[in-house]
Amino acid sequence: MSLRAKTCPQRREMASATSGPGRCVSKGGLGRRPPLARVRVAVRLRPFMDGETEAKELPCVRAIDSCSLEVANWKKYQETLKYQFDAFYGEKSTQQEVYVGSVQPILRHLLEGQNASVLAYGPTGAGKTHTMLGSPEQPGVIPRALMDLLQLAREESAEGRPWDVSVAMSYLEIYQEKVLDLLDPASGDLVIREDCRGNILIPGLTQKPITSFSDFEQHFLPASRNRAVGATRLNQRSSRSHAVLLVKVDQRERLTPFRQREGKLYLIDLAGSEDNRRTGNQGIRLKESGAINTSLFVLGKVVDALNQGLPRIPYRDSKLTRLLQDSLGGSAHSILIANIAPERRFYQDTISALNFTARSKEVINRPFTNESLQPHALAPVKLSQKELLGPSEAKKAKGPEEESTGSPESTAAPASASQKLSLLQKLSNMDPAMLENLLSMERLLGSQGSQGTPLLNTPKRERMVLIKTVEEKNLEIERLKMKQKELEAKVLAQEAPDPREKENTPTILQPPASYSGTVAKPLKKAVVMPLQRIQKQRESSNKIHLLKKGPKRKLEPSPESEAVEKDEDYWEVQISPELLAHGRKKLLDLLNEGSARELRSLQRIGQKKAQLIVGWRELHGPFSEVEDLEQVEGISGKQVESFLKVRPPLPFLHGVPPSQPTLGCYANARSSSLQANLLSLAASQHSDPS
Ligand SMILES: Nc1ncnc2c1ncn2[C@@H]1O[C@H](COP(=O)(O)OP(=O)(O)OP(=O)(O)O)[C@@H](O)[C@H]1O
Repeated sequence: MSLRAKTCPQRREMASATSGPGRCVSKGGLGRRPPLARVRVAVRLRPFMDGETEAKELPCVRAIDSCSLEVANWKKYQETLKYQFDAFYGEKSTQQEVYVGSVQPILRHLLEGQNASVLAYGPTGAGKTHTMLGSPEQPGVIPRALMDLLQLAREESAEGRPWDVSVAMSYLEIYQEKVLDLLDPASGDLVIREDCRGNILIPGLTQKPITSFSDFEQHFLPASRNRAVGATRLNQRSSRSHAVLLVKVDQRERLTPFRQREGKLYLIDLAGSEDNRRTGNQGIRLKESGAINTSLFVLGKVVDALNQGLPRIPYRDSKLTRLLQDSLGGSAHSILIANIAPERRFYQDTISALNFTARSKEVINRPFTNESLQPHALAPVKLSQKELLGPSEAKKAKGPEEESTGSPESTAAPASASQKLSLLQKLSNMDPAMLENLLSMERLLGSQGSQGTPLLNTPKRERMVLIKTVEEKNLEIERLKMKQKELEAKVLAQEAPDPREKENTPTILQPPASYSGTVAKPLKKAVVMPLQRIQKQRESSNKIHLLKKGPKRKLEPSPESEAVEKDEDYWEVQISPELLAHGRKKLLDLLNEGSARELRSLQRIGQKKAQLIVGWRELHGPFSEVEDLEQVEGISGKQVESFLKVRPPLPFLHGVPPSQPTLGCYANARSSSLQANLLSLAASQHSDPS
């Protein structure tokens, strides 16, 4: 028997429509909630199966339009029961119409790494197997979908395309609450499990890779013969089990960031609900029927629980519903095709199938993209035997020929085997955070379209060179850090006061030896520059005198070069009038001649005020004294006062950067910003070699 579909004109359009760059990619597990997707429902009415009945009775179902139908209400003859679905396929509908209208559109989601399910539901003998499988003349959903998927996979995998797509199939049946592998009937009852992301798995289920439709037929046809089928009064070849064909579409990205996606397609031909008064079932058939009806009853309960938003959905109450957990209220794009029959004797079954289908259309799924990084991008590097051996052993292990010629790898990569080993071990032992960073970089590079050498999944030699470079950079950083520490220590040592000087000139850096107190934070490097400037100033001029004033918290460098803070007498700056006058003159010069930028070096003068000063100067000519600042438009008397009276903080005690006028720290409560400015100017003049 061949299942080959004759033609499928829409296939080309669908293939190209799904292979474009605008493919939707929703991310699963990244915090964003996947969009909702309602379970789609379609109803298919099969024709009368024999002319005799057709001649005798009218069909109990009638189409209203392509989405609605009505059923005679036999309780009230004047009334009909109306139903609306996503699609209604009448008795004249073809396999092609059903497939193209309801199944083909969801196939594209598989190439987005999402799951999809097609379920044929309905009473026994209503046409489920015909819809799903069909016949060689009228192939159904399964052969058509497989043909299209394989075609899509081929197109997506074509050279130059970013993804490599592979397809594999599994085939199972649920017979009397047992999960049986139709590709390996000897394997017995299999267990259904759920992974951490809620995906349903069947460990041990045979999976056959398929690259062509004949591959599929080769596995599928003999497996179908393993399926439990039996004759009942209503169907000569009645399915006694639920048959599930699982098609996995696996995609692997060829370039960075080497993602992989997995989409699963469930094609399910459910066993039909059976009224055993009509089927005439006895013995084993009755038992089968009991199991079928029970699982379909649980299926109804699952749908009801989902519709009512109940906290517990009874998926686990049957193997069927456990398997369908993905498809109903789960992560799949699902389509339910209810098959119904026109004969009166099916009336009750038709009504209950339609009611179940109507309830199912309220079920909401949340399909998401099953995407992860390929294992080889994450897995620890496996070492070859040669790499595991030391250099001498590796040499011994080499054949004489190989030794003399050398492999291309050995000539191109001069690193020794032991070096390789340590580098490779580094990668396998890499800190997960570091690995994650590398992978993020990969993703970033990938998202920016970089085609450059990937960090991971490069050929081994390149990878080792990359790792080595990273290691060398890290070592370099460590070396620089050490050097910086040494330099800082040297600078601090240079600044340690000369003992001779200590006797003559007390300074804040060198308070009386009797000072002791609590340990404060060590001086930060930011204070180095201003202190140097002060020392120079002190050496070159004796115009600043420190006077003992009163108790004050002070810092003292301890022998362990830690600053010691203590309440003690403090020292106040007394500036010689000569230096003050000099500074005042310099400040005035700056106010009169300095650019806005230079003016901003003064305390309390920002960009805006500096510009106002320049503007005032251009309008009124030079300032005659510093206090004239008050006349500058926009600078209030209060601001000038605060400019003159502001008490500078003690910044250097807390590591304020040298750009701050840290000379202000020498001024006491009485000293003003003006003094600070004056000191700063005076100091800069003294420290300036020119
Ligand atoms: N749309 C259709 N056009 C033509 N024949 C059909 C159609 N639907 C079903 N049939 C025929 O009706 C018979 C019963 O159909 P089928 O075996 O598919 O029913 P079923 O729902 O799978 O039954 P069961 O649940 O017992 O397995 C078959 O001979 C099938 O070929």
